[in-house]
Parts: sequence; structure tokens; C-alpha cells
Amino acid sequence: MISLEALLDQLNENQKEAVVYNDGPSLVIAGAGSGKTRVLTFKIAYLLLNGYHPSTILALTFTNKAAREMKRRIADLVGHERARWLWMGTFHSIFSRMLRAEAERIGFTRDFTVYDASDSRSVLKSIIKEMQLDDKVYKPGLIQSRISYAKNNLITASSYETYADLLKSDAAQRIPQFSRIYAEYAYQCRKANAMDFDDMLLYANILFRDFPEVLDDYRSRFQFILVDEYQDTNLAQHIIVKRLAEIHQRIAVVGDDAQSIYSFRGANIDNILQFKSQFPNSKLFKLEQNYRSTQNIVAAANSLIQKNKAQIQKNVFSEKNKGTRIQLISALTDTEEGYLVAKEVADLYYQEHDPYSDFAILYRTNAQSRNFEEALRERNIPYRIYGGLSFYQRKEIRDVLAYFRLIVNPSDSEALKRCINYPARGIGETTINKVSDSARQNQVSLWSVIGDPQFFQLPVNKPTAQKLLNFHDMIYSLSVEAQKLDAYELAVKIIKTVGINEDMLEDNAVETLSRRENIQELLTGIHEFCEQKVNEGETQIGLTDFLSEVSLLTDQDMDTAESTDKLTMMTIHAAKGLEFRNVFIVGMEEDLFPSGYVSSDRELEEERRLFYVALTRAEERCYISYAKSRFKNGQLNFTHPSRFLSDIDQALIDLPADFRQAHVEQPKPLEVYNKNMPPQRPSMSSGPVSSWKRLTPGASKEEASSDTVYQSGGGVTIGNKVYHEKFGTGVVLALEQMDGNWKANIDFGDNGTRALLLKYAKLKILE
Ligand SMILES: Nc1ncnc2c1ncn2[C@@H]1O[C@H](COP(=O)(O)OP(=O)(O)OP(=O)(O)O)[C@@H](O)[C@H]1O
Ligand SMILES: [Mg+2]
Repeated sequence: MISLEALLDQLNENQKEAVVYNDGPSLVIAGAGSGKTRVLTFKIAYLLLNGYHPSTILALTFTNKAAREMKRRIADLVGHERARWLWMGTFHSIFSRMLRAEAERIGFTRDFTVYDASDSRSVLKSIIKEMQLDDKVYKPGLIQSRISYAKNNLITASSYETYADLLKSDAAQRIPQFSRIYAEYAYQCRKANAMDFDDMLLYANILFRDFPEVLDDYRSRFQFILVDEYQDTNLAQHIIVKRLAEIHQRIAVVGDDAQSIYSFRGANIDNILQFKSQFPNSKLFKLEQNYRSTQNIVAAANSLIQKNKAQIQKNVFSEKNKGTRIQLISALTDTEEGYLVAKEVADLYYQEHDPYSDFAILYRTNAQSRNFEEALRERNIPYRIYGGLSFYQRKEIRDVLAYFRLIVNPSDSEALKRCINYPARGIGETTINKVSDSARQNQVSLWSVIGDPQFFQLPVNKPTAQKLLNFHDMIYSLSVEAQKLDAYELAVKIIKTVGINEDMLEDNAVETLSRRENIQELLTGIHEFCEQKVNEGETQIGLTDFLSEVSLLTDQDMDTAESTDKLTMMTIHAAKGLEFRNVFIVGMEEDLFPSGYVSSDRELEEERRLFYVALTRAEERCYISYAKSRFKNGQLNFTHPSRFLSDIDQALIDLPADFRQAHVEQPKPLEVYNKNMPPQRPSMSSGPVSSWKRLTPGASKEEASSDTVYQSGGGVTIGNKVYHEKFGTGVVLALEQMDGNWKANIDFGDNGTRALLLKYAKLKILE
């Protein structure tokens, strides 16, 4: 075990101060690579060496992988025994653990299922269908993100109507049934004993609000709370942390406003900016030395982020070597981009002898990975992809997991629908619909109906009723076994019993073989999971434990074989917090990065922050690539290099000759290869980025309400006539999101034009 002195010797003066200050709340705001995560890690080790019991420390990270990493570091510093009992994980995994322990209090059982995004969407689809609504207007994806937004802002289905006064005008125009759908969705989830991802945070808040004794219990258990990547927390997360730390005030958070990249998921940068007002006695620490990257990379990242107006000024420097300049790779086509990047990787691998695990290819969207995969495969370069269609989302794996879910929680209607006729049992779509209808009419789960079709007067013939009963009994007897067997034994038994094995053995097609291998891999994974838990001192590892772990994986957690030498491919969002010697940022083109969906300066600044995150992942070398033409939806489009390239200090980047030319010229509108194709959305490069539509008070509503305004405005629409207690009647000219809150510019006639935050303005919408 390390001495306190030796521990602190591994930190610079500023880091040391932040680590040893533990008398009250503290906040570290600092740029990328300056050791924020290291401060948290060392602070925990410091607390442990000072006698805190590990089980009294709660540390919240952004991914499970980051938690594992931090735990490993702490174990290296202070010994495995001390690190073992730390409460460390993502918000979702930590609070789902609490919710399982307290589930009965809020009307669930401890075996509740966690619905993933596709389960939720499927529930919403059937609600929209059942309510006979037009799914072109009531798009399940849109409804889903609105529900998520509401939950992350702690607006429940039942309180939605009350809060909706402000949100109502656009909803009333376009999706007036939204609150009914939300309520039905909440009801369906509850009936299925299921929570979705956002529910983890919502219900944790409800639990703490409604059961003060539970809150007190956790408050006294956690003597210290630490949060990494605080700039990307949302309101629901912020309130949980605030509640837990309210009494003892021993809380340490770290973050970087320049790396806030999750506002589309409800993250609110105000949480970090207003930490001081939430915790008035808090102490602010700044770190300035970057230990990750070469001087050139740090300077390039600094020059880029300077272009953002909204930011806290920071002085970040590196004392590492100067390093090489950023290399730009210009390709004619997206296929060539893949080829050139793979070639560069191979060259570096042979020249510099860097292992493949030192390389990362980072992109804006998952869909970009394909060209690189092909090019890497051609050169036999091993790689792993995070995110996208992960292992656990493959059909055969989802099928097996659905059985697991149903057996531990028979009310899980999504799981039931998935397994009732797989492998085929002669229970058709019509029968399943009848079961669903009956469940709805009788307000019971599907499971109850198939357990007694006669009682529920299910309109099916005798043989069909018998098939339902057989299925019910098979699942029931497995759920009895579940009490006795551990996760692995049970999983093996299930796969044998329900007929998946035979289904796969019958057919020797190549795809079936690989599906069989995947299932085998799943079983191996469960086996390892059980062993690991046993090693950690747990007994009785049931399938629920395994399921709750896999259902809370994030984009960074998909691959378990971490030690092998593979190149990493992931989105920039998933790369947050990570570092690699060699980083390739690819697809650096207008309409791709920044994304073509950007419609305000604020959104553009978030894209720039995303680029800043990408650049600052690199330790030694950073490459940026773009293609001059790219296939999109089966069409070849000509592209323009991203405007962000010219944000980087030109002395630090090797631009090819044709780039300067392209940027001196006025950017052209998007050219289209096939002249017969319909006109394309205008390129973002044809002029300055439009800020929010500004309209005169007389503008028509149709003109005023663009999709973007509607989606993110969360309420008042441009062109609305509104009433304010003090300023009287006015017309909304513009809407803008400011630090997560909506700001409206309103023309109040004689009382002038005012910028008001909707949150406080208490506007009444007149028309
Ligand atoms: N005092 C130090 N001595 C040696 N190495 C350090 C020191 N401080 C930080 N580092 C190293 O610098 C790298 C970046 O640190 P860390 O990941 O903690 O930065 P961060 O501020 O959390 O970055 P990000 O904003 O990207 O999350 C790590 O490899 C870390 O081990
Ligand atoms: Mg970090």
C-alpha cells in the first residue's frame, strides 16, 4: 500500500490542492487532458488512506468502462481489498441497483426489466396504433425523445398536463395527444414491471422525494460523493446528487464546459456553471497543464475552441514534446478515404511499432464505419467497433435475452411477444393481438391472459388455447428453477428447454453457424460474469444480476475482450474521457461534421465542442480526413471540407494545396452527381449558419413553426401571441436555447423587446 506522501507525489501542485481539499464541496473546471479524472481517482485513494470506508464513497462516471478503469487504478494504489466495496459506476447502474433494493416501495418488484430503446419504441408503436393515430404525425421516435426529455427534466406523465401549459401550444397544434400517449406508455411499462433508461433517474428522484427514510439512509451511507464529466449531467442527475449531498456537503465534481456534448440528451451545462450557487461554500480549482497531448495538439485544440463565444476562458499548456503537425488526408471518394486511413495506420504500425490498440478512428455517426472496416479488413488490421449494432442487439441474442427476461419477470410483455412464437409454436400474429386486446381490456398483463385463456374468454379455439397454456407452463416451470440455479446454469437450461438449440441444429447455413457461435459467446460471457462476481465475494448470482448489467451497457462498454491488440473505432461521443497515441478524425466535411441538422449558432458551438473532444483524444499524432465525394442514400454527392478545419491555427495543420483554394472560393451549394435527382437540402456552407428564425410580429404561424423550433422549443412557438404579467401582450420573435434553458425574444410593443427565460416568464399563450 502506498503512503500518503508517495500518492501526492504523483500530482502537480494544483492537482494536489484539489485532492486534499475535502472540507466542503469542490469543483474542478479544466480543459481536456489536465488530469480531472486523475484528481477524482487520487482523491478516492486519498480518502481511503485517510480511513474512509470504501462503502461510504459514491463515485459516478459516464460509462461503466470508466468506472472499471478508475477502480483498477485505485486498487493499484491502495490495494484490491480497499477498492472492492466502492460504490462506483454510471448514474444508471448505481441507481438501478438502489431501485432494485427499494422496488416494492414504488410499485415494482426487484426483478423489474429495463426496457431498451427498441423495447420502448415497440410499446409506443402499439399505443399509437391502438389510439388510431397517424404515425407520420405521431412518429414513435419523436414521441420517444419527447418522453425522454420530459423524464430527464423530472416531468412525469401525471404532472405533464400541469407543466404542459407552457409546452402546450406546439403540442396542441401538432401532437395534441402527446400527454395521453405518455400516460399510457407509463402505464404499460408499469404493468410490465419494466422501467426504461430514463426511468432509472426519474424513479430514483421519486423514491428520494417520497420516502425520506430511504433518502436519509443513503445520505448517511454516502459520506463522500464524486462525479466525473459533470458538464454532461442532466437535471434529473443533478437533483439526485444535490439531494444526497445536501446535508454533509462532501461532494467533488469535475468537468469541462468545452466538452459538453450531450445537450441533445438533456444534459445541461448550467449544472456545472451554477454549482457555486447550488453549493455556496464550494471551492473552485483550476488545472492548466495538459499531460496527454503534444504541444501542437494542445495548441490546435485551443485555437479551435477559441472560436466558440460561449466558454470559460482557460489557459491550457503542454510540456510534452512539440510533436508533429496535424495531418490532413484528402480523399476523392469515401472509399478512398477508408483506403488512405488504413494505409496510414499500416505504415505507422510498421514504422513506429505502435500496437494497434494505440490507434483510434473517430467519426461523427456510427454509419460511417463501413468504409474503414472494409479497408482495415483488406489489410488484416484487427479492429473493434463500439456502439452501432452491438453484440447484445443482434437478433439471436435479443431472442435469448427475451427468454431470460420473461423468466425472471413474466409481466414483461415485450419479452413475451418476442418469445411466444420463437421458435415457431403455431401461435400467430392474430392470436397475439387477441391476447394483447384482452390484457388491455382486463387491465392485466399478457402473462395473466395466456395463463388462463378460458377465464379471460379469449376468442381462440381449443388447440390454440392449449398452445398458450403450454408456453405459459414451460416458462412458469423455468421460473421456479430460477430460484435454485445460478445465472449460468439457468441460461444453459433455458436454451435447451425452450427449443432454441434444436432450431439452430436443424440448419447448417453459415448464418446459423455464426448465430450459434454468438449464443455460445453469450453463455461464455454469463459464465465469466458469475465467476467474476464470486471472486468479488458475492454469492447467489442470479439471471437478474446479469440482465441488469447488460441492459445498462453504454456505447463504450460493448466489447469485453479489452486486452487484445485491436484498433478502436467509435463515435466521438463515445470517445469522451479516453486517450490514444494516434487518432484519426474522419469524415471532416460540411453536412457531416458539423452535422447537416445544425440549425442554430448554439448547436454549431456544440458541434465545435465535439470536434474539440475529438482532437484532444490524441496523445502523439492526429490525422483528419475528408472525402470530396461521398455516397449517401445510394447517391454520390460532392462535398466541402468542414469549416472547422479553418478554425485551427493554420500553422499547426498541413493543409493540402487544393484545400486553401476551396476555402478561398465562395462555398458552392451542394452539387449533385445525378442531374435528374430532386434538389438537395441546401448545404450549410452556402452562407453563415442561420441563427433562429427571426420573424416580424406579423409573420404567419406556418411560416414561424419550423420542425426544429417545434422539436426543441418545448413550448412557445415563434409567432405566438403571449401575455406577461409585467410587460403585457407581446409576440414571440425568436427562441433560443441558452445553457439548457429556453430563451424567447418577445416584442412587447411600447414596452420594448425583451429576452425572457421561459422557465421563469410564466407566459400565457393567447394564440
Ligand atoms: N500529474 C500528472 N503526472 C503524470 N501524468 C498525469 C498527471 N496528470 C494527468 N496525467 C495523465 O494525463 C492524462 C490525462 O489525464 P485525465 O484523463 O485525468 O485528464 P482529464 O482532465 O480527465 O481529461 P478529459 O477532459 O479528456 O476527461 C492521463 O494519462 C493521466 O494519467
Ligand atoms: Mg476525464
